[in-house]
Amino acid sequence: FSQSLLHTIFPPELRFASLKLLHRLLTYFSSYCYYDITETDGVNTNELYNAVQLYLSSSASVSASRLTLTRSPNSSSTTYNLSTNDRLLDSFHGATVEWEHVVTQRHSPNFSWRPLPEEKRAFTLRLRKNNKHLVLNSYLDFITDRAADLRRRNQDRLLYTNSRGGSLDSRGHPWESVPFKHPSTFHTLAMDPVKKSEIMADLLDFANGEAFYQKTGRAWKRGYLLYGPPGTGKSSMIAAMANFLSYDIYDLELTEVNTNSELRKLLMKTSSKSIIVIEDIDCSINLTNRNKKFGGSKNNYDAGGGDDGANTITLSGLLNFTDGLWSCCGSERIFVFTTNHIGKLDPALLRSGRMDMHIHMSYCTFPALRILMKNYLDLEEGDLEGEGFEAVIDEAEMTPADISEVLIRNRRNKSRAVVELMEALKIRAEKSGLKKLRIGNVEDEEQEKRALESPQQLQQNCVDDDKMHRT
Ligand SMILES: Nc1ncnc2c1ncn2[C@@H]1O[C@H](COP(=O)(O)OP(=O)(O)OP(=O)(O)O)[C@@H](O)[C@H]1O
Repeated sequence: FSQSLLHTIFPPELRFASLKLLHRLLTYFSSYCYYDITETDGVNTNELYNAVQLYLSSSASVSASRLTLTRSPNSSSTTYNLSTNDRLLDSFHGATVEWEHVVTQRHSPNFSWRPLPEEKRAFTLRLRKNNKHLVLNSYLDFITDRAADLRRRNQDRLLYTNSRGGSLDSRGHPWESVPFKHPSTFHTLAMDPVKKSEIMADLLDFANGEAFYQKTGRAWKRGYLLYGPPGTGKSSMIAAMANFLSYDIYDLELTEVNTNSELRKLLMKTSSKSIIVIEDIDCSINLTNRNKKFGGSKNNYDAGGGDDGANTITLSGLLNFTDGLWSCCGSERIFVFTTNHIGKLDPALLRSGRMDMHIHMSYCTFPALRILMKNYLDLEEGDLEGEGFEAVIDEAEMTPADISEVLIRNRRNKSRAVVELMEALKIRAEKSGLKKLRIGNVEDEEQEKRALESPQQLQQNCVDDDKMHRT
């Protein structure tokens, strides 16, 4: 009787309406607001859902007590996911927010042309109402950026090279790519630790410097010139840079590029967060044997190949590529040029502002040798004391590549490696000592010859020298 009375007084419609009202009142007076981010918007996948999932799965932000761990095939990293209906707290700009992973079974029949998943998934974000405007938009932007960054880091990076003769691939792309898996890092790179830290700091400043470049009105790019003898680690340095910043590499083969406009097109097809490399720039095109064109505009140089007309890349084209208007299409790009002979490069390429940092990759020094010994033989700093390496290493002028060869050969026998390396260093030191002595002797002989010449002859020589100098 009371039930039917209740039904009469409070019909289901009225009950539903009052419940709704109650819920609204509670929400109105509650100090929190809630946002649901569903996996799909009915048809399409919701990118924000994926971004939140990736963001919450990054180990740094995880503080939940229960997580689902997954690892995909061929992957070396574990992914942490929030378990079903579990929550975790995160903070942003001093405000604390709570995430809940809500999974419910789908009961409605699946009439869609595309089969829908069995479960409905969503993330619910709970935050204080007074933080709503402070946090919401910038927090979601932050999550999207962070997820993009994580996605890039988890993905294989790519090594691109320009196709032969400027041909395009099936997608109309002028670059061909392969996964980039070079193991060189700043940790394994043998060079002066102070110089190494300077380069790493410079790279980090660049990568985190968007606001700075924006503020100063500069294009967000940076140029490095690596120079030094073969085998001193220029390519290893480029790989270490790419691994450090998680950037892709575009290895530009200049000899395959025919015109400046082709060069520009290649540049336009590079992505941001990448390193564009031109190795052995002095061998790629003849930049020194140039003729001035167009009546002396200092940028208009025919850079090599001008005589036979086969290669029409000019120095100005190359400079435009690195610091002209075209270089600014896209952002966050690093240009690296390498050369074994810095003296052969045109001063225009070396002028300040063109290449922001000149990095000398030198013959192996004692601090660099310590790193190689640690990497190859697990020998610590103290193990090398008293062996006499410090006294010969600079004189020997041996490259890290040569030293690595000796160490690899003897890596199973540490003491033999040390003895053999010492012998090799001594032989090289002796040779380079003799070479220097010979050069010194030739110079002395010339001086002696000059001293024996008559005053008239000397005067004539000076005139000749002067003429030659003027020419
Ligand atoms: N500074 C270094 N630190 C660690 N390993 C090095 C270094 N330099 C050379 N090596 C070793 O020698 C090999 C050759 O070095 P790399 O190709 O980087 O030299 P490079 O200066 O680029 O030579 P090239 O001018 O001939 O291209 C590398 O695979 C690496 O194992």
